[in-house]
Formats: sequence, C-alpha cells, structure tokens
Amino acid sequence: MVTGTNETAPKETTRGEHTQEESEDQTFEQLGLDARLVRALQKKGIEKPTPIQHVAIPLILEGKDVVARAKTGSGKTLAYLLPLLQKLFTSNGDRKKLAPNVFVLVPSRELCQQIYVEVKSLLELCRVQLKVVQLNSNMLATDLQAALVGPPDILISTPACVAKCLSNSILDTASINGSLETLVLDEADLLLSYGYENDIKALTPHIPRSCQCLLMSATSSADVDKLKKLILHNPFILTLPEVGNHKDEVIPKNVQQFWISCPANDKLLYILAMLKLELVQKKVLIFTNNIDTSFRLKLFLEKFGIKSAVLNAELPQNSRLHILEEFNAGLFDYLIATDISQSTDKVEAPKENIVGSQKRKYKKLKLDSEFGVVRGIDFKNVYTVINFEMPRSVAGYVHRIGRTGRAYNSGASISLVSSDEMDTFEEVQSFVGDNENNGSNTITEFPLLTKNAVESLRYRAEDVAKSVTKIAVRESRAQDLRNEILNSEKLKAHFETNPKDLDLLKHDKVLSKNAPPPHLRDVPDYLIDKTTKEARDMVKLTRDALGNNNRRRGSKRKSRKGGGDPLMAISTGVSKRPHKGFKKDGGSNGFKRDGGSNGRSCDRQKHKKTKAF
Ligand SMILES: Nc1ncnc2c1ncn2[C@@H]1O[C@H](COP(=O)(O)OP(=O)(O)OP(=O)(O)O)[C@@H](O)[C@H]1O
Repeated sequence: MVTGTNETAPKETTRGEHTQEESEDQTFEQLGLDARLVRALQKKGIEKPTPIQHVAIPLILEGKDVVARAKTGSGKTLAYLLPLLQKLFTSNGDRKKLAPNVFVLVPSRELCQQIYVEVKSLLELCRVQLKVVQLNSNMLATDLQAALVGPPDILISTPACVAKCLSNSILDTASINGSLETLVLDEADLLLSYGYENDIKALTPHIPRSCQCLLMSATSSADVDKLKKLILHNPFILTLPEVGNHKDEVIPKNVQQFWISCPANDKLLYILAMLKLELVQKKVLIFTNNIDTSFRLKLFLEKFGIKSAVLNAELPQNSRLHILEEFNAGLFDYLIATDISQSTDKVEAPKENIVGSQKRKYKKLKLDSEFGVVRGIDFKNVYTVINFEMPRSVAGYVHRIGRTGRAYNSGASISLVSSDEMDTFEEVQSFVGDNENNGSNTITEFPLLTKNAVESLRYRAEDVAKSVTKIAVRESRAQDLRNEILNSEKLKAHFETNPKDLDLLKHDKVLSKNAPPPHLRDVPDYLIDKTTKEARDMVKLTRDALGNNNRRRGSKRKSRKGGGDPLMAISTGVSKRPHKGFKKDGGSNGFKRDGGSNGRSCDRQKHKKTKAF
C-alpha cells in the first residue's frame, strides 16, 4: 500500500498484511534483480530477501528517492547496493563519466571499508568490472587525485573527505553536477551527530536534481529528518510493520536477552564462569565502558587460557580494520570492544579528523561517540553479546545487542548488572518490553549459571584478579598500542602488496608478561556441578551440530534460525530431564531459577512469566 503524494506529505509505503505475505514469498529474481546479482547472492548463501529488501529494492530500481528505516542487522546495505549496482550494470555505456556516478557516504572509515569489501565481492562474483574507490581524510591530496582518476563508478567515503576533495578542487563541482546519479547516506542517524553537517552542506548545492537519493538508518531522529529535508526530493518513506519508533520495532526479535545480577567486584568471576564453563555460544562480543576495563578483562581471561582481542577507538585505524577482519573471519572467538570514550581515554570521537567549524560539534561528538567503534559494523557470526558493563543509555543497549541476531540469524545477549547499574537496567528493561503480554522482547535472568558454578571458581578468580593490577593494565594497554602502531605504520605498505600476509598478524596475542599458569587453563571436573555439566554439554552439542565451532575464512554462513538456536536446544533438551537447580516454568519450555540457584533475585522478575527460549 502506497499513500501520500508530494514533498510536504512524503510517500509512506506501508505493507498491509496481504501485501506482506505476498512479498515475503518473493525471491530476489521476482523483485526484478539481475540474474548475475541473484547468482552472486546465492554464492554468498543469501537466498531470500529480508523485509526491508523486499520493499526497498523495487522502489530503488524504479529510481525513487527512498528513506529506509529498519532495525539493526536487517540487511539495509544490500537493500541499496543491489539495485544501485544493477542500475550501473545496465547503464554502463550511456553514463556521463566526469565524476563518480554514485556516492556512498557513511560516518566512519570502518563502514567505508565494510561497504567497499561488500561491493568488490559482489562485482567479483558477478564478473562485472566497475571502478570502486574508498577515500579517507588521511590520504594525501595526490593520492586522492590519483584515486579519482578515471573517474570511478562508485565512490565510498565519509562526508568529510568529499568536502576536502571539493575544497581542494580534487572533485570538480560541475562534473559532480553532470555525473552524479545516485547518492546514498548510510547510517544517516549518525552523519550529523558525528559532525558531518557542514561537509554534507558543502556537497548539497552540487547534487543534480535528477540524482536519486537514498537515506538508510536504524533509528529515526531529528537528525534524520533534517538530512531528509536537506537532500531528498519527495521521498518514499519505508514504514514496514516491523520498523519504526516503537520499542518492539527496534529490538531484533531473534535476540534472546538475559541478565545476571551480580556485585561489580564479582563481574570478572561471573564472566569467567560463563566462558570457562562454556555456557555461552561463540563467537562472543563483550562490551566494556572504558579501555582500562577491557585490558583488565583481557589480562584476567588470558590467565585462564582464554584468548581475546580488544577493540577501541584508541587503536590505529589499520589495526581496527584488521581486528574486525580477523574476528569476522573466525580467527578468534572473543572480542572485547569499548564503545564509550571517556575523558580519561585519549580518543574522544570516532570521526577521522575534526577541523575548522566542525570543532563546534566536538562536544556533541563526545556524547555520540558511544557508538563510534561498533555502530553499523557487521560483526559476522556473533552469537553472544555480553554487556560486562551496562551501556549508559537505552540507545547504546539497542545498538550493542544489534551486533548479534543479524539478518536471519539468532543470538543472545547477557548483561551483567551491578547494583549501581540498576537504574539504567530498569530503564532498558522498561524500554524493551516490561509487560507480561509481550513475550518476544523481555530480559530474563540467565538460567544456565548456578551459584555452585560461580562459587567453584571464586577462589581462583579472586586470586588471579588480584594479580591484574592497575599498573599491569596500564602497561599492557601501552604495549598493545605501541605494537599496533608499529604494525600499522611499518606493515601498511607491505600488506598493500601482500594482503595474504595479514593473516600472520594476530590480534589476540597474550599480553601478560608471564605465561598463563597451566593449572588455570582447565577447570577440574570435581569443581563443576552436575547442572553446569549438563548445560555445558548441551551448548557444546548444539555448537557441534551447527558446525559453528571453528568458523574460518571462507566458511559458509549457516542460518541459526529456530531449531538452530543453542539456547532453544538446551531448554528442550534439559526439559526432558529436570535437574536440581532448574525447574520448569509452568507450561512454557523455559526455565527459571529456583531457590537452589545462586540466590540472585529481582522481585519484579519473580512475578513475571519467564520467557521461553
Ligand atoms: N537477505 C539476506 N539473507 C541473509 N543474510 C542477509 C541478507 N541480507 C543481508 N544479510 C546479511 O545480514 C547481515 C547484516 O546486514 P547489514 O549490515 O546490511 O545490516 P544493517 O541493517 O545495515 O544493520 P546496522 O543498522 O546494524 O548497520 C550482513 O552480514 C549481511 O550479509
């Protein structure tokens, strides 16, 4: 159903139920996609369009301006890339090529790289030759000039870099006016808050009236509206039933949300128990609120033989990109990301460079830097997101847990909540759906960790935690930074010519000066209670059945929808053999803790029906 007609009353595309059923059966081919692109998607293991793709692809192919709001991980990137490439495939001969035909503008260099890789891989699979370049503001004017010779068909950049090219006459405004056919503003809700408003305004007068403009965003905000007014002409605003402002509409339903109440001092112990006893499914993305905490956690875990890498805004850009690449390729299972920059941390903002009038935005930028390292990043095959510390806002929570349960995959999030984080947690909880009728989006207590399991590791955990001193943390952080800067600078040139050698550069290296003591590597059998063993075995069985134990580069994505959900399997499996520590919850197939658990409780929770998972 399409309503609305003009600029002041933009076209709202809402899918009625009937239309939805019809379109959900449609294949990419039926949406009008080129056979080469359909084949390329098949080779990537992508078979059916996501809801946003169902609606956006035909509209974009028709040449309409589109504003698409869809929740995290819903496939917005392909929703615009596929039709955009198809248009380039079919119009190859007739295009004016004085400047790039397509601009894709995104808020961070990580996103530039992510989209660049996606476009290149689609082109390779389609065997179509188009010139694609990504620019960044650190490039010298001569390099920018060289990159734009041709000119390229597709330019992927941050707005700041395009503005730099305009002000240095590297990009000619008349040429843009003559050639630009499609402009995409991706992660539009971030572009203004990251301080790119003036950069976008510098480009706006040169966008030809005929240019198709697409604006993609995970949330709606005043900034998105501002951009819409600035750039788009009479756009179609996609409002799917599952997309919008309402809380149920921004949290992916395929992410099961759990929480654990624990004292702040015990957080290391709790996360150790979850990871060491293998009660969570890999890969695991762990969030902390500051960089020191991430190093403390890394050093602590590595004493127990659990290797992890850290990701934060302090690291050089090349390292960050490479860490993401390795994690996505499955070279390590645990990534500790810090997505909040603090005054004590050196890097305040994700934006690549802040100059001139943009400095005015710096204050705002600090506030928004919460999402700097991870917003919009497609972490591949992350099953579990752990909030080691609660994010500072509901929006932070939504974007963190949106790193799992992407597209048709399922996932889980577990928040460790201390008493001083309870206010934020309650805010989040009431946002995601704090009522009994809303079975799909509630945060329930994590049922697999018993008090016994936690206590069995207490002595070792506390002993090791004491050894991870502030000085050790500071030294490791400085050492890691030194290593990464060295790698980044020295090896950049080498890697450009020998990309395969990137594999040799490992980011989950042990940072402790002393090797982890062998006796801490394994948890002796006598320390693990029966309940925990059963839960662990079930997680392992499910993992093996899914074949996602050791995903490596090139391994095909597997859908974990429905029956592939390890927690689902646990609940079904264990329900047949009830055991001490868990009891069946009414008629549901979920479990809740009984009195024999670790005693964590929340009165509000007690009265609530535990979510079936
Ligand atoms: N039709 C599909 N079927 C299966 N997987 C898909 C499909 N479309 C996209 N994907 C995959 O889903 C993942 C998430 O897609 P994408 O990054 O485009 O999400 P997004 O909506 O941009 O999320 P965010 O708002 O967090 O940036 C990617 O790994 C992508 O390859």
